[in-house]
Amino acid sequence: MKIAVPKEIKNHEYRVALTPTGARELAGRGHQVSVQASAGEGAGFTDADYQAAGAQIEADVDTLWCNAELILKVKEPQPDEVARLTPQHTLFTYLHLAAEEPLTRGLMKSGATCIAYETITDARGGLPLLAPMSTVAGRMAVQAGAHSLEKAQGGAGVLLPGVPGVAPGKVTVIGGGVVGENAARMALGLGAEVTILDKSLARLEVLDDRYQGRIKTVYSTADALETATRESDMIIGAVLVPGAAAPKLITRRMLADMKPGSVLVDVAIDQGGCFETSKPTTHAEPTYIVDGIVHYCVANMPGAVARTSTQGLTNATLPFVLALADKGWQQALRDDPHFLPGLNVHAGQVTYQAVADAFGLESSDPASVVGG
Ligand SMILES: NC(=O)C1=CN([C@@H]2O[C@H](COP(=O)(O)OP(=O)(O)OC[C@H]3O[C@@H](n4cnc5c(N)ncnc54)[C@H](O)[C@@H]3O)[C@@H](O)[C@H]2O)C=CC1
Ligand SMILES: CC(=O)C(=O)O
Ligand SMILES: [Mg+2]
Repeated sequence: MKIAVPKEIKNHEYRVALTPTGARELAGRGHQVSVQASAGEGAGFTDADYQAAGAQIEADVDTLWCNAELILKVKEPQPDEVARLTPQHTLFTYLHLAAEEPLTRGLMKSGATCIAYETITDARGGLPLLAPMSTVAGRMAVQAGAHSLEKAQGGAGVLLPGVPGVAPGKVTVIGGGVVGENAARMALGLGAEVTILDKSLARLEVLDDRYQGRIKTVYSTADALETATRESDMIIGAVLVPGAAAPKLITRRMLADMKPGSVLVDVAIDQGGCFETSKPTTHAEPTYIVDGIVHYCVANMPGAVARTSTQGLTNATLPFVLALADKGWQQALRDDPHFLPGLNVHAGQVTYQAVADAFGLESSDPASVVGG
């Protein structure tokens, strides 16, 4: 199969979808791998590394896309990339479509087959291609929030661990999944007072057992959210309803109850965000202030630690990439019921129910699309 790896073009996105190690696996199975010149540079991989692994380097982006059957990316396609997609292409990347109607319609119009990392499942009910980047983003969320609490960033001037004689800061994490647990662990490690809210009692049980009271667990209700807004120095939004737009859990009205200079870190921004006042930001300008509250809403947080993130992401994606390359997308999805929900768009049709619901579109059943 002809496989292309473009250089990512989203603001400050330095990850790459395939490492030289992955290129070697693909080339060794007889696939033709083309990597855009300097695509791996931000993650520490040179063109020569890819060539040594059996890939060819393509300097011309038009040629790269025109010759490809399978396109491997990290971030959702940007408008210039959507314009390059045709029915010949299978695109494998993060998509987060429920947060972005123009992108959804653009992919439908392209006729391409679009498979999302974030809706692939596993036998334990997890999201194995989201989890490594959720781990990174959860761990970064506390770093980003702690920096935002500094006065120079518009924050309240609170040091999360406090000092002897001064109480630590309070961090509330909404959503105790992969992002939430990793954020809570970092906040705990820094010495903050940490609370996790979740709608899933089963998940709260796991967290309670794991942290033995060092992290408080609270069932998420309107009351609990109001208490969190009144008391917290930092709130981290980490909820997910897979494939769907995030619920808005903190409204603009509730910001008035927060302490001035408190910080909201909306990690769920890639699914539209879980705070009413959230809008996507970039690493170039990560924060903004609404009603005295600092908002950090970067939609590609792991891009900032591209070396670690690229390795973590590609460890998880490579087996799926190999299946797509070896079998073609239809057979690969037919053979694996956990890969099948990755299919979001094919030949103009949305094939993921929550995305179709977000925009009032008809959805096609992915199982009938792949046949069998
Ligand atoms: N901004 C960024 O750079 C990145 C963002 N993310 C995003 O972070 C979000 C969280 O991802 P994961 O932790 O992997 O998901 P997850 O599925 O592991 O955890 C989500 C948790 O939210 C809980 N939840 C759902 N609705 C809730 C509600 N109304 N109230 C309280 N809890 C609720 C669920 O019970 C679950 O425990 C996703 O939107 C993901 O795409 C992930 C990586 C990078
Ligand atoms: C999950 C995601 O959107 C990211 O890693 O950028
Ligand atoms: Mg994202």
